[in-house]
Amino acid sequence: MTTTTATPIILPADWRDFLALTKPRVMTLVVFTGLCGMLAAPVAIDPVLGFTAILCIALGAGAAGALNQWYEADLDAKMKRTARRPLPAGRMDRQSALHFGVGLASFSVILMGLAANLLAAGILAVSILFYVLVYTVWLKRRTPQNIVIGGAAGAFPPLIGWAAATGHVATLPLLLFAIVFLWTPPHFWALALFMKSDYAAAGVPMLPVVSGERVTRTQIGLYTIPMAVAAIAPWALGLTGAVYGLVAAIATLVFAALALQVSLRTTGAKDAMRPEKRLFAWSVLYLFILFGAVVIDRWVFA
Ligand code: HEM
Ligand SMILES: CC(C)=CCC/C(C)=C/CC/C(C)=C/COP(=O)(O)OP(=O)(O)O
Repeated sequence: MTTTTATPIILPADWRDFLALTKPRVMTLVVFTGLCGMLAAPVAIDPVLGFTAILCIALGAGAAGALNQWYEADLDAKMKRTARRPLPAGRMDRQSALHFGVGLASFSVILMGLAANLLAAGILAVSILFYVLVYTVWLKRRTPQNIVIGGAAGAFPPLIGWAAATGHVATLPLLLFAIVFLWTPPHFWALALFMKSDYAAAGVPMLPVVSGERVTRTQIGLYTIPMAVAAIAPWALGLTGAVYGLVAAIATLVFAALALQVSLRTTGAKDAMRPEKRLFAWSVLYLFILFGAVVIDRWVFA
């Protein structure tokens, strides 16, 4: 008797699949925070250089997304939200994703070094490596603290933007880093509460899966406190004007109210987790508003 081994058929990938590898929707906010970090710097940056630096952040972040999907195609195949991505859906082979990711990452870092400076290129390289090696390879499958530590990768872009414009780092971009860093746990855990079953099915140790809903809700509330302090700090320290202060205060109050509502609830199973979905949606809008306000404050009201 002969046995046949089924060979998976890989359909030819087209440009849309390569675009999907870069996680374009998430990366819009990554690029926006990088752009705002650059525009917040107290220097006049050459438009061509500025555009190139932002392009490098976009390409670097896209490369990180591709390498993340190259490494965790097995996990993505187990979750409803990610099963249709090019690798788990069989539209691309892993080798192509790896080559695309490594090529794009190298290109973005080298171009950043040539167009802007070594500091910006160095931080870009660190954020790509942090997301791929520290978050994806090391922490994601091991500990529910994965996104707290690994999430730092997504907080680097404002620093990169500022460094590209000025050649150094300063207190304001460090505070912008802190805002995104402290924002990441409430952002992600709000979503993890209503995606819990997906993560449980894939065996990813996200906080609601490992420690339960109660602990996750409390942690969302707790992280919102230092995040709010960091959001107000640029104004309180005189690094931005009153326009930023006012916008940040209002937007942060809304964030805190939604986070408090999520923290105080016992379970959301019956009502399709509406407050959790609201907090997640606001978390995305919140960073756009906050970072937009830094720039408007500097360029329109300074
Ligand atoms: C380790 C940290 C993070 C984790 C685990 C995480 C996870 C997620 C997940 C699972 C989604 C929903 C589905 C998706 O579009 O893939 C999402 C959405 C989103 N995330 Fe995050 N995120 C993190 C950090 C960040 C950072 C740093 C940013 C940008 C500064 C960001 C921006 C967004 C945006 C804009 C969306 C909405 C995308 C859409 O409209 O579909 N995330 N995040
Ligand atoms: C400049 C630069 C390199 C920036 C990196 C940007 C970055 C690290 C963003 C983090 C956001 C993100 C896509 C998290 C999803 O992680 P996941 O892998 O758990 O999500 P998934 O389940 O959708 O794959």
